[in-house]
Amino acid sequence: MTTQTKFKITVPATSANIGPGFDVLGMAFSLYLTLDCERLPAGSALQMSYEGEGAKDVPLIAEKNLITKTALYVLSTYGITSLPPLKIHVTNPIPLGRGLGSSGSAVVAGILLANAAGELNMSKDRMLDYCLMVERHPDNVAPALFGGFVASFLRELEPEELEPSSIPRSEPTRNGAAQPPTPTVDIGHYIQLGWNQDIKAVAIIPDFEVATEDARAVLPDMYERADVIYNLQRIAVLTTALSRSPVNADLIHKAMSDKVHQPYRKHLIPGMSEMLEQITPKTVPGVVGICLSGAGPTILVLATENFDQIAASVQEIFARQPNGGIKSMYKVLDVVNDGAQTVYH
Ligand SMILES: Nc1ncnc2c1ncn2[C@@H]1O[C@H](COP(=O)(O)OP(=O)(O)OP(=O)(O)O)[C@@H](O)[C@H]1O
Ligand SMILES: N[C@@H](CCO)C(=O)O
Repeated sequence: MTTQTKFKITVPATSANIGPGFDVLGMAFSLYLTLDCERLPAGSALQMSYEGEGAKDVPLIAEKNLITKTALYVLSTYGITSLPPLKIHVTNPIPLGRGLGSSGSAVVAGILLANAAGELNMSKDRMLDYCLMVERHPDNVAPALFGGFVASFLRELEPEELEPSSIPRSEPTRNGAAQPPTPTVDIGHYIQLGWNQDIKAVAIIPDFEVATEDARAVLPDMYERADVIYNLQRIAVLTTALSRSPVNADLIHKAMSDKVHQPYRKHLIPGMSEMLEQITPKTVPGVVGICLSGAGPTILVLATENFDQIAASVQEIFARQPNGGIKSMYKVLDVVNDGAQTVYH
């Protein structure tokens, strides 16, 4: 087989949860993290450059950057202790720490990078196992890998399988450390759900970050039975309602209500409660449903028309929050059926 000199990796942004589907549902958007890669002669040093969101803060050292350290982790499980000589240019339009799956897309990109650079010939199902060693919730990485509107779960893991969760955060090739654990197979399971393409996503992205880790720390360890049933009932209805034509906005809006994560996160996102109460199919034409995107702080409105006015109504609530208000921007996105790809040229 001839090794291709250049390849491009493309990974969509995602939104997770979609209301009641905490750690279960996610969708891929028409907004892409890309890696333009070129093999360099043997003995060359890695050359990495980066433009777009996070350009000022994201480290470009292979062992520190989430994309390359994920790639290093995967390669190390195949006995390869460094990245082959490469020039990598990252273009990232996905805002970091805002609930649009930036870390999930970076992890998926790292796994595709290892696969291409190391010629590992991994299947996407196997890649999902690796993703889940790095990011334990599947709801961003599954749609980023496979595309579309996706439901996913992990099989229950043994304590020794849970242990390696810190691997990509550490530096697996440093100090001649022991061979890091290879994920066991079939950790992740998923299914692509139907999606009515008349429904677009309006992502209103405020000008502050909420780290997923912090937004998970505010959640309770135990839930009331009534709250669990509330979410189970809605998620079952929602997954089918989003595939049906014509769009039943009233049903979808009600089915996007949640009692498992949003109520506990509302203090992290000023104005969110008001948005969820006031922006409905009845008050703003075109609205189909509204929720927190991932762990926030982005607000996701599903809509069929009137996207600018819908965004303006969310932005107006952000703008009148105390202490000078919160600036925000918005993007109108399609739900895309293609997931992460590597194109060789
Ligand atoms: N393209 C990237 N390159 C390197 N590191 C990245 C990249 N994108 C994200 N990260 C890392 O992931 C962190 C953000 O992850 P976090 O899980 O907090 O938020 P998110 O993934 O954007 O949101 P959510 O998981 O709620 O959708 C960043 O601070 C950065 O460390
Ligand atoms: N399901 C995860 C998604 C974060 O990206 C959460 O809400 O914490």
